[in-house]
Amino acid sequence: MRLLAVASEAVPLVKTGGLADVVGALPAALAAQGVAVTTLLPGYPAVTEAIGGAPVALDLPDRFGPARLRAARRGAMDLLVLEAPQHFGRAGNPYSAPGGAPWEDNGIRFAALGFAAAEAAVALGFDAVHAHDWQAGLAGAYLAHGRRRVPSVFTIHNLAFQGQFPAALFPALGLPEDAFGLAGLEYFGDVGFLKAGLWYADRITTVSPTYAEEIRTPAAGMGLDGLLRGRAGAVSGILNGLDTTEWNPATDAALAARFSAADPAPRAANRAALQARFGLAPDDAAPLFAFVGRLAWQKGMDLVLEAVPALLEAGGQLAVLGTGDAALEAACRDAAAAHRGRVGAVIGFDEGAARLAYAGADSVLVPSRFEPCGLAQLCALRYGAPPLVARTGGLADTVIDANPMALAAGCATGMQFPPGDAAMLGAALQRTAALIRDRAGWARLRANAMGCDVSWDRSAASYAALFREIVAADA
Ligand SMILES: Nc1ncnc2c1ncn2[C@@H]1O[C@H](COP(=O)(O)OP(=O)(O)O[C@H]2O[C@H](CO)[C@@H](O)[C@H](O)[C@H]2O)[C@@H](O)[C@H]1O
Repeated sequence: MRLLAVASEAVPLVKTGGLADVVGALPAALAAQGVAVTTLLPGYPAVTEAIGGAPVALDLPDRFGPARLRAARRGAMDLLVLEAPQHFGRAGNPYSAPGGAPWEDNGIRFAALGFAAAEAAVALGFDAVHAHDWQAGLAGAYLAHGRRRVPSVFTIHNLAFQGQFPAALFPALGLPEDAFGLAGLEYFGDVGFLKAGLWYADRITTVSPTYAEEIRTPAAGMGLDGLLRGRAGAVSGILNGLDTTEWNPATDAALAARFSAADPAPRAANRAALQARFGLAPDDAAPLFAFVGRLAWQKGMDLVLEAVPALLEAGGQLAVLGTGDAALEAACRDAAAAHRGRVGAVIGFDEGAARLAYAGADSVLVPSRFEPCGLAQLCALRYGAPPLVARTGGLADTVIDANPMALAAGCATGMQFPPGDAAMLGAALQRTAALIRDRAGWARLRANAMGCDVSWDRSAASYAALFREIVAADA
């Protein structure tokens, strides 16, 4: 089966978050299941430079200005790159200008991506399309109103990012007038890219079973729960995995020392390197916590800052790596200044520092208010830092809390606390610090964490089965 994946980012070419990890890892995982994936990406400068003068696979109709698709191969990934310099040939990140403000023409830019996906799927004879997040949301709309039916799956990585644009955008999209309605792109009077993705796809997936249930409730549905309940039969949750070759503490060149479940001792060198990198005191005994993630309301870093007194009372240290909300960035810097040697903050996006955090911390904090799946906790399990997570979404599905029964049964892999509650996070930090100080008990927890299967194997089989189902239903 030939599948066209379409997304706005993918490792190793362009990454702002977990979407890129998933889109980058799925092709190799699906190849093992007999699904040949080609990934369509926008031609940002980093992408077009990486593929150089690759051959042109398709000249596109001029709907959004001159555009063509170049075909290239990068590692295990077959690529189609949308070369449209007027939309993508700019400095900054995929979604925003260097100052951080979203590009004003994001609606047109990502409409062009969806349009290119539909054109490519038909012209190049793909069996199915896999669209990721709102940026790929119009692929299904262009397919539905196009020349040939191609079945599609839409995957929600984060319901919070909806791609909502003024209704004035609609005429520029070149879709039939009746597509602007409840049965189409219309979303609270605006144009909704995510809404369109959910409306037109044959199947909707999200990245964990628990999040698949949560998004069908008003509390977590972010305005789309009604639509998702209406399409409940088409919605399922497939857990994310990690590329376990890319994320392997036994071979990771970014670490100060490599280690494995069988030989975790070299972790101590990573701990020392992490403390040095984040300006923490070289203390061998302090329970060392790390946070890696976007500094956004979703991720709950504000809760950690509230819980700092509890963490310090337990004798802990905290390393924070993140970028995002300016007020949160400042608050992290302030906490580091106020508690020199105990709290350290690196503000920025730094892959090497992230890997060091997973490899050197005792425990990685993932205190999200909601979390579709989460990759930080999977990295933490793989790198032997039993994660302390909020009991929500994919975090609830991937971490077994070290409660007395789980400890007695020998199956605990981390700690959980109720989402959004700073006092409970404080209590959980103190419980975790006590567990860390029990060296033999913690070594067992670490071994359990490192023994978890965080690979793509099971989930790739689930995706492959879903793609086969929609292609068969269409035959
Ligand atoms: N400052 C920094 N420096 C270096 N690396 C950093 C970093 N900040 C974050 N990262 C890295 O970016 C990735 C973040 O992935 P997540 O899945 O945790 O969150 P994100 O919210 O971006 O993804 C959304 O999509 C993914 C994929 O489906 C879902 O798992 C998730 O729940 C959903 O919110 C991790 O690989 C992490 O190490």
